[in-house]
Formats: sequence, structure tokens, C-alpha cells
Amino acid sequence: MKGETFSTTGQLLGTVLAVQANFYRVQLDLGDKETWGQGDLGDKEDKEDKEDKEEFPTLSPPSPPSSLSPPSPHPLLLCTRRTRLKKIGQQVMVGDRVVVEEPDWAGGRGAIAFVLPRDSELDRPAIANVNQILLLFAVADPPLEPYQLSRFLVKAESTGLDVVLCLNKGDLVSTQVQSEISDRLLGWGYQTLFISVNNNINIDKLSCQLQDKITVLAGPSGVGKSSLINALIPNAQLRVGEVSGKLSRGRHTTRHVELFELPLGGLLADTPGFNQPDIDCTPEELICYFPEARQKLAVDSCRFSDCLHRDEPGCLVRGEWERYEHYLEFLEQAIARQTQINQQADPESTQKLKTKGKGQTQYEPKLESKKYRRVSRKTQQQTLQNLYQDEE
Ligand SMILES: Nc1nc2c(ncn2[C@@H]2O[C@H](COP(=O)(O)OP(=O)(O)OP(=O)(O)O)[C@@H](O)[C@H]2O)c(=O)[nH]1
Ligand SMILES: [Zn+2]
Repeated sequence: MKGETFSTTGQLLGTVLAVQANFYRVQLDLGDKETWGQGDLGDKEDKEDKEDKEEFPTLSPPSPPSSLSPPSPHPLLLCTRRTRLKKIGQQVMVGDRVVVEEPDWAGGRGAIAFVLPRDSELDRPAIANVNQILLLFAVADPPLEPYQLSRFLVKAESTGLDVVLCLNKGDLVSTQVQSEISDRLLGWGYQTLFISVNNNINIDKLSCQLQDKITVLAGPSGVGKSSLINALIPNAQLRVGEVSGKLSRGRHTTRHVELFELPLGGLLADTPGFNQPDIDCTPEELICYFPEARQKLAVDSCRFSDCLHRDEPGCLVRGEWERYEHYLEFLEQAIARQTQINQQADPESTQKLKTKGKGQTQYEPKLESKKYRRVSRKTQQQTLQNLYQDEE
């Protein structure tokens, strides 16, 4: 039986959990709970066919370096990057799927020989292959601010990744209030999961949503992000404690990005706290980051294809929806930002001559075509700029 452990070409695969100076901490797929447990390799070898044995004749029970204990169900190796990768300028990011060569099980070392193509790539935090963003807010203490929540949601949507919205401190408000908030957010296009880390409510439900995925946790200060990580990953504090001090301290004192292994499988990225995320998308694409408007545009379109949904005739989007005011505000910011970018790109000229039909010409504000164009999904995924910023 072959598990996920080795690809068909018999390579040793793993995921980069953290980058430490010139070393990469790689969690290997082998050791998968379904195939065999840690230190149980003899069993596994019995199950593996001969072909695999021949390819890995020196495999002995892997044990993670002692500095990385407590034990993970998956072996960890501290790896260098092969010179060939450096020569071709191949960067290795946290979240990357990599091929590891020459594992030295006793020393807990190895070398990264290849980086598999990425499904997604976030800028800040710099993590590859993220599947979803878990946006955590609190229902109270700090109070739930619709405008701030909207801003975080738009920013999260702009990555092109799935967004999971979770409200913590459910213990501080009545179920009646929770249900009102829930209805309101449903109007925004979001199903909300109410949790209470303190009272252990719905933590198991959330765990299921994170299973087997790479998730980035985001949210403003004080909503319970550290508390949630500790609830989801009982060993997190201990693990981090041995590497960089208490978990919460590590989060706020460095830009260090790290993926934590979830007990049910999957990885969670801990990120530094941040304040107000910037709206840095183009004016034209902004509307796509409002699910309630996106719904309308999925079935019909505005009269003008370049409609910014303000006062254009035949606009499908303008109207009585709760976050329309937010949209208009963010739009102003996106336009201001775009104008600034254009001016910086070409300070001499902010106008361009445009030829209209019938030979007429007119000056129009010059827009940096590349920036103004609707961006590809891949590009969207590459930007999560300023979403995370160190508190220091
Ligand atoms: N009532 C209540 N308080 C909670 C709950 N979860 C966390 N808290 C409290 O909220 C406060 C902030 O929690 P943290 O986990 O430090 O919040 P954080 O999001 O990590 O905050 P930063 O570190 O500033 O980013 C702490 O006093 C927690 O005890 C909860 O479910 N209910
Ligand atoms: Zn419109």
C-alpha cells in the first residue's frame, strides 16, 4: 500500500512550516497517521512494497530534533536549500510543498531539492498554498464594529481565498443578540460561526472547518486569537515555548511566520496583530469583494461594463443594501490610491489623450493600465498587503 508518503516517483515530500535563518523546518508526509505512527517505521516498512524499500534503504525510525519536541505525528527535518535552487533563484516559502533529499534521521537534517508549484501565494504573511482565511472578531469586548469588520472582510476577499467568519466571546451576549448579528451578516453574504474559547463552545465545529487545510488566522487585537490557537492546538504553547518563548510573545516580537499543526490534520498560521487593513485593490475590482453585490452581478450586469456603481445610469448594484455605504467609502479610498500610483508612475503626465469614435479626441485621467485592469485570480491571491503588520 502506498500512502501520500511518497509520490509515484518515490520522492520524499514535505511541507515547510517555518523558515529559520537559512534553514527550513519541513514536516514530512511520511508518518501519516493512516499509514503509520511516529517511530513505527518497522511496521510501515513491512507494509511498503519492495520498490519503496529499495529507494529508501537507509530509512531508520525518524525522530524529530529534540529542540522541536513535543513529538509531532509527522517527522520534522531542519533542511537547507540545495545550491541548484539558489542558482535558479527559487525561493522557499512557508507553506511550500517540497521534495527533500538525503534525510539524516538521526541528526534531524535534510536538503530541499525541489519546490512544487504553488496553488496560491500570500504576500503578508508570506505563505504559500493557503486554502482559507479565518477571520476572527469578537461579539463584544472589543465591540463588534461593522465598518472595521467590513474592511477586514474586503481585504480577506481580495486574496481570492475562501473566507471563514468566526465570532468569539459568544458568552458575553445573549442568544437573541447572536441571532440578530447572524441575520445581519447573512445579509452581507456570510454564514457566521459563533464560538466561545473561554466556554469551549463550537471549538470542535471550527476544528472540523480547519481540518486538512492551510488556514491563516486574522483579526483585530483582543478578539481572542492567541486564546483560540491555544484551544485548538494544546501543544502550541509548549512547542513555541521551546523555540521562541511563549506563543503570544513570539507573535508580537517578530515578523516570523510559522505554521502550526492541527490535531485533526491541517495547518494554521499564526500572524502578528494588525490594525486597519488598507484597501489596495483597484476601484473596478472592489465590488467583487462584496458577496452580496457579487451575487447580483452573477445573474445580470450593469449597463456600462466599467460601471463603478455610483451614479451611472443602468447600474444594477447601486441601492438599498446595508454595506453600500461601506462600498462607496472604500471606493473613494481605492480611487485615491489609484490616482496616487498613477502620478508616481508618471509625475509629468496625469492625463492621456484618448481618441473617441468619429475622430474626436479628449483628455482623460491617465490610469496605469496594468494596475487598473481586472487582476487575475492568481494576482489577487498574491496580495494580502498590509493585512498583517507588526505591532512594534
Ligand atoms: N469573555 C471571553 N473572553 C475571551 C474569550 N476568548 C478570549 N477572551 C479574552 O480576551 C482577551 C484577549 O485575548 P487574546 O487571545 O490575547 O486576544 P488576541 O486576539 O490574541 O489579541 P492580540 O494578542 O492583541 O492580537 C483575553 O483577556 C482573553 O482571556 C471568550 O471566549 N470569552
Ligand atoms: Zn453598476
